[in-house]
Amino acid sequence: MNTVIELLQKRASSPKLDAPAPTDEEVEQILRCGLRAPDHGRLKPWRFHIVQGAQLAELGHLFADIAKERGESDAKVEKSRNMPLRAPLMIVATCHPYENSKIPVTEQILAVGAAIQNMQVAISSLGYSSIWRTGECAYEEKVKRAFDVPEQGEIVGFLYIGTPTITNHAPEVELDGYVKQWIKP
Ligand SMILES: Cc1cc2nc3c(=O)[nH]c(=O)nc-3n(C[C@H](O)[C@H](O)[C@H](O)COP(=O)(O)O)c2cc1C
Repeated sequence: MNTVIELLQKRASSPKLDAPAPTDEEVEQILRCGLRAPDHGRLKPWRFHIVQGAQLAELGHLFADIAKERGESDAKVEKSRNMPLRAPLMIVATCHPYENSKIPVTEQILAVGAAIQNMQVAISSLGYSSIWRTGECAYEEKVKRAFDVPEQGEIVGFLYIGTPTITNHAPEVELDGYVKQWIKP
């Protein structure tokens, strides 16, 4: 098995991430891997926002304000506030779709998803880990606006990045039930 195949089959998400985060040089390499994702029409519908340091807490305040406005319990408000603090670095990947293109918006969102996956693999290859999250906040207008997402755009993922506090092992990959030879009906 070559190292790329092994890495892809062993990659696992890590919900709990701590410092150290990738260095600025490593973040640049990670982003370059994201930008080589397949992209129909080479439209580059993606935008990546790096959130770190004090800005993680600022994002937490925004999440908490939204939870408050929704009338959530104090516990849920505090949980929302702490969400961005689950990792020392976040890359927020958004889709700015070209609506007058013949490439469907769904395909443009898929391209951003492929970019996230490329970054996750790059992150693992550098010895760090990550988790791709969305959650209610990803669909909130206020959060979308905070990341300059246009009306028809989407937050495709909050990619939390850092060093895993516990090693997560990938489950055994099972092909049975998911793969078969197609035969024309
Ligand atoms: C579009 C998308 C959104 C996701 N949102 C969340 C989320 O909000 N919270 C979460 O715990 N996992 C979320 N996940 C799943 C995790 O990223 C991860 O894949 C899952 O925990 C399984 O772990 P694994 O990648 O190690 O198999 C999301 C995955 C995708 C593709």
